[in-house]
Amino acid sequence: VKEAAATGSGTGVLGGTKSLNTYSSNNTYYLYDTTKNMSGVIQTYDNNNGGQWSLPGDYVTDTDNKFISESQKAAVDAHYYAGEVYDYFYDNFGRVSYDDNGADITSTVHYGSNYNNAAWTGNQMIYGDGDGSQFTYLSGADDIVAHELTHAVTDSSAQLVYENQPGALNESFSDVFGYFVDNEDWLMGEDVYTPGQSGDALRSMSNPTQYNQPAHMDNYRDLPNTEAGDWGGVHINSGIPNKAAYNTIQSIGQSKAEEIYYRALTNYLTPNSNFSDAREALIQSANDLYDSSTANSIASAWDSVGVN
Ligand SMILES: CCCCC[C@H](S)C(=O)N[C@@H](Cc1ccccc1)C(=O)N[C@@H](C)C(=O)O
Ligand SMILES: [Ca+2]
Ligand SMILES: [Ca+2]
Ligand SMILES: [Zn+2]
Repeated sequence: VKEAAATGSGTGVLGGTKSLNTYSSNNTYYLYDTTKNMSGVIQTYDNNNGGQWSLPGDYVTDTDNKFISESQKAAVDAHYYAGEVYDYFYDNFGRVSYDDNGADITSTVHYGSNYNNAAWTGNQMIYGDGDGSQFTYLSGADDIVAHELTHAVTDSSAQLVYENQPGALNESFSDVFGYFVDNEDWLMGEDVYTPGQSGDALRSMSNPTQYNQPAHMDNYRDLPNTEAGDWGGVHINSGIPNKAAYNTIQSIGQSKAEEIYYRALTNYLTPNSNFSDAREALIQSANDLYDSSTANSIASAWDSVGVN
């Protein structure tokens, strides 16, 4: 059997061409990346909008190593951006995959039907196609891929419970690393959100209220801890820690902020940490890594959103 790592190319959701780490076996190419220095691989599957919503679905294959068909676009970006996020955590923090132990990174695209969401299932990433109006293929946004893979990092470290303040922190840390990886804007999901409307996004970290999120504790939304209540508003109240992160990055810069956020997430936060605990953990991390003036900048970033 002839098998080997290969380099292919593909067309992404927004039409750009990307180089892909693929694998060839018996004259078939797979979205299967063995190039990362870890025991695991990065592998991307297609659920073909299967009614059974079974996971992981089918391998994404091609006969000429050029993944350029419409049905392959979502997989091209899921695969490419997963590699980008792996590299981000390895290059910046030396983290070997999301568990720091070389776990496989598995993604499935075309999940469900008209599914306006993406998620980390606890074992893998899943991406809906969107309904074409609220979203197009969600893997087409690097900040969404980073958001989902950061949930895996969180689940392997702080294990923040996905409800109320710990859940809003869980969501916020995923948005913050989505910002660090995307690095172009303070918006979340803009690349695939409302394809028929330019300039908008699902969330804004610099101006949460623009998309109906609170930006201060005075406006914390006490929602029920139910699915209908977004588990206590984890996607709504995340506006408060997101705004604190924006304030922090504006005052101390991205490179110090990302080291501090990574240390807080992987060293100090615990399942039931609340906003005030996060403020404390970030201040402690700043003192560990830098100096008191950096720590003071973080303290005031949180004070200004009403968390002390
Ligand atoms: C199983 C359902 C709940 C999973 C929620 C996932 S982790 C999530 O938060 N998904 C992101 C996707 C995203 C990320 C960044 C930018 C745009 C969209 C999310 O925010 N989902 C929103 C739509 C939500 O679930 O309310
Ligand atoms: Ca963005
Ligand atoms: Ca839009
Ligand atoms: Zn999330």
